[in-house]
Amino acid sequence: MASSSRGTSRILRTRADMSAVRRSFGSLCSVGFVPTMGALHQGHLHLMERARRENDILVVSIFVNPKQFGPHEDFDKYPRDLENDAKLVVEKGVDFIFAPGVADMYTPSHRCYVVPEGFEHFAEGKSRPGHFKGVATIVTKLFGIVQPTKAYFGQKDAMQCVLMRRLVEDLNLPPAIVVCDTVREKDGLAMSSRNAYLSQHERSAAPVVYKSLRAAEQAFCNSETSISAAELQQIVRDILAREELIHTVEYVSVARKDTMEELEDIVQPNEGAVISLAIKETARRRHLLASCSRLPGGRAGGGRASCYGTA
Ligand SMILES: Nc1ncnc2c1ncn2[C@@H]1O[C@H](COP(=O)(O)OP(=O)(O)OP(=O)(O)O)[C@@H](O)[C@H]1O
Ligand SMILES: CC(C)(CO)[C@@H](O)C(=O)[O-]
Ligand code: BAL
Repeated sequence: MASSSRGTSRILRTRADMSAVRRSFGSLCSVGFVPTMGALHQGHLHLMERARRENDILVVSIFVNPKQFGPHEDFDKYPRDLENDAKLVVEKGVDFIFAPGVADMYTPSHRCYVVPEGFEHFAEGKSRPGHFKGVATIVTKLFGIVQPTKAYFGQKDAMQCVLMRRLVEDLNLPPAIVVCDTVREKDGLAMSSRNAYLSQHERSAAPVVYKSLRAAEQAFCNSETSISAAELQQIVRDILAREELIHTVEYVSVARKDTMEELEDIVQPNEGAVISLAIKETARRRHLLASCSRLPGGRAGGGRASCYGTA
């Protein structure tokens, strides 16, 4: 148990312990929930601050979910530091840290998965086969155990936010989904646990991703006439092409904000879009260069763009 002036954050290591504690809250108090994979940073803490303000009890989960990593991705080397995480969350008034083991969450008899239809055809889904099935499954399990009133997610993972909204609507799950802004470094790089992988050279090049997306966003906001998805993609590709660290752009996607379906033609000024990209060479490199940005709907009315990304 870690402690602070506000109180303590109790660490619960099993589903059974979390369920027992949840039962003890009863049904009258509100429970805020922030699911994470740990290696916490200011982005996570921002979600916790909001959740703390809006709920009686605050639960944070820390679980590196093997089912959302592809066979060649970085599950084994994903940063893990529960001791430090526990110190950080105490400052944010977290009541419980739920940090179960893999064998507890996925027993040998585990057979049921949640498969979000169609997500494998979208850019990020194609790029990470099985990823969204893994995310939908673990979040459904976590919701079952923690039974939150509200669950908090970062806009940085735009596709994940769309998935969360579908999940609770289609499966009639109780929590309200709250999407929070992306917290960034001064140079625009979105805070992310995997930033720890970056070499100095990679770190200094990383802001080019945000820069390329901002350029597309500006072009969208400033254009007098309609602008096509292809034109926006080209703006991003042209800026990325100037950075020698980037060899292979895996995708630049312009997608509908509500469904993440790819837009093939004109981006409607009153609807906006999400523009995202990934560079894939290694898991590490892919991370360095995966990002997305939201093009605001109603740009004729001068709405300000909000951008978010993982790099
Ligand atoms: N910079 C950020 N700003 C706001 N929310 C964030 C930020 N980074 C992560 N989150 C949110 O925190 C939650 C947990 O994310 P996760 O633990 O995977 O961290 P991460 O930094 O996204 O890690 P990764 O390096 O794996 O992308 C998710 O809802 C995610 O969108
Ligand atoms: C939501 C989540 C905790 C599920 O493992 C993960 O995808 C993440 O950290 O964004
Ligand atoms: N927040 C992203 C989780 C993942 O990359 O698996």
